[in-house]
Parts: sequence; structure tokens; C-alpha cells
Amino acid sequence: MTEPTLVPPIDPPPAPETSRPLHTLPAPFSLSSLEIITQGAEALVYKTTFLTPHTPVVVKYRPPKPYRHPTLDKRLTKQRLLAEARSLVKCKKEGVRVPGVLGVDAEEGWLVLEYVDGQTVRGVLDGWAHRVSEREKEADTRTEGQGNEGILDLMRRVGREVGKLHELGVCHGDLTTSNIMLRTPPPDSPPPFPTSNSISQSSSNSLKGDIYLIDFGLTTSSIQDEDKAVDLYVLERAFSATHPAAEPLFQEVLRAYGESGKGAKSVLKRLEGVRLRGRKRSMLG
Ligand SMILES: Nc1ncnc2c1ncn2[C@@H]1O[C@H](COP(=O)(O)OP(=O)(O)OP(=O)(O)O)[C@@H](O)[C@H]1O
Repeated sequence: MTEPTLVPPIDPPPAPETSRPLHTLPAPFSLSSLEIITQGAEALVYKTTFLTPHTPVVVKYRPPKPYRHPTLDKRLTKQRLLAEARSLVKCKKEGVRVPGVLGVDAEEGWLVLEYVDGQTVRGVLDGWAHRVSEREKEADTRTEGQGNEGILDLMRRVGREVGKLHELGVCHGDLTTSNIMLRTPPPDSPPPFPTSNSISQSSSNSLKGDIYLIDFGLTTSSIQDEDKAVDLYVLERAFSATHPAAEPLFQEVLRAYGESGKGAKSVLKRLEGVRLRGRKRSMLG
């Protein structure tokens, strides 16, 4: 009988690396005081009341990219962060609704921003599209068309805010429905008891509030119609990707944009060309 051979214990495979070095967030922040909002491709976004107990703020942190040379990485992060902070400051000063910059440490890679209490337009559109399909299922003709004025008005506010940004000579560079937020307005005093009117109003109230543009990490200064038209094209694509029902709403964004400033009409003209090129490119694969 052959002796059983002793198989040396196999080392367990190394634990997969976390996709992001969360623990590297520098002082003065500690993870216990931060609530993660998103962990995007470029940045970690947290909400915290660590700095101001009664007012939440956003900490946007760009962690080091381990695959990049550390010196180059630090330089790029610093440049992008400063560019983002400068654009935000400029926009806010000129009356475009953006979160205020409360602090920045470009060496360490973080930015503290005013917290916009609300939801992204992407979230709003998802909710709206859901309500539309529920209504269609119920085939309730009494409610048909109800609530549309609210969403159309929201689209006009989006168009005007983007118009203000472009009028200033700033192109967003990543204008998607996730980078536009609807700030929740302070609550109206509620009626003493719910009425049918107040119930139907609660869903249209969710569409009220100011529009804020966020994520200025890819912003550029440009007075070129072409750059502005590309911004609009990116937004148009985001609308059609969200929900087919949202696509016609974009026309309302464009209408309001067209009336927002001197150069807006010629940007819309240019958008037609950008669309044609976009279509050609997607046909070619
Ligand atoms: N000032 C703010 N107030 C409230 N929420 C915010 C704020 N800034 C960002 N957010 C939330 O965090 C999300 C991501 O923010 P942002 O787009 O700035 O980060 P990002 O990592 O650059 O994103 P992406 O990887 O999509 O480019 C937003 O979609 C929004 O939900």
C-alpha cells in the first residue's frame, strides 16, 4: 500500500483588491463621518455633516490612480480639480445655478461643495416615465395629460440653465441627465386635511424647484457653437437613453435653450450638423 502523500496546504487566493482605495481619503476626513453618494469612474462623492453639523456638504475626492506615474497623477488630479473649482466659482458668480465651492485641497485631491438637496434629472425622468406607464396601464382617461405641464416646465428650466452656462462661454463637457439636479424646494405649508386636489398636486410638486448643474470635471471655456452643440447632443443622447417617453421632452429643453440668449439659435443650427455626424458614425460602427 502506498503511503498517502501529504499535500501542502494551498494558500488561499489573494483577496480581490477593492476597486477603489477608499481608505486613502486624506485628513481632515474620516470615513466614519462620511456617507458615500457615488463611487464613479473618476471620483468618490460623499455627503457629510462633519464640517458643519447642521448643513450637509459634499466631499468629492479623486483618489490616486495606481496605474499612473505618481508625479504625473498628482499633476493631472491637481489640474482637473482646480479647473473644476474655478469653473464652479465663475459660474456661481455669474448666476448659473451650481453648487458653491466651500473648500479645496488640490494637492490631496478633494473638493468640498455645497450639498444640493434633491435628485438628479435622470431620477426625476425615471419616476415620471414610471408614472406615465402606470397611467397607461390603468387607461384612466381622466388623468390623461395631467402632470405634463409640470415636466414640460422642468424641461424649460433645464434649457434655460444650460443656456445661461453657454452664454457665459462655458461648455460642460459631460452634460448628462445625471449631472443636472433638481433641488427640492422648501415645503409649502400643507392643507389641514388631504383633498383630492392636494393628492394629485403632490406628484407635480415633486417637479418644482431650481435646476443645478453639477460635475464640472470636464468643463472647458469656449465660445464656439460647435462645442456648445456637442454639449446639447450629449444631453439629447442621455434623454433618449433614459426612456423613449423622455425623448420628446428634449424638444422643450431645446425650445427654452433657443430663447435663452443671443447666440443660442445658431448653436441649435449647429446641433443639426452634430446629429448628422453622430448618426453617420453610429452607422459605420
Ligand atoms: N453638490 C452635490 N450635491 C448633491 N449631490 C451631489 C453633488 N455633487 C454630486 N452629487 C451626487 O453625486 C453624483 C456623482 O457626482 P459627480 O458627477 O460630480 O461625480 P463623478 O464621479 O465625476 O461622476 P461621473 O463618474 O459620473 O463623472 C451625482 O450624480 C449626484 O447624485
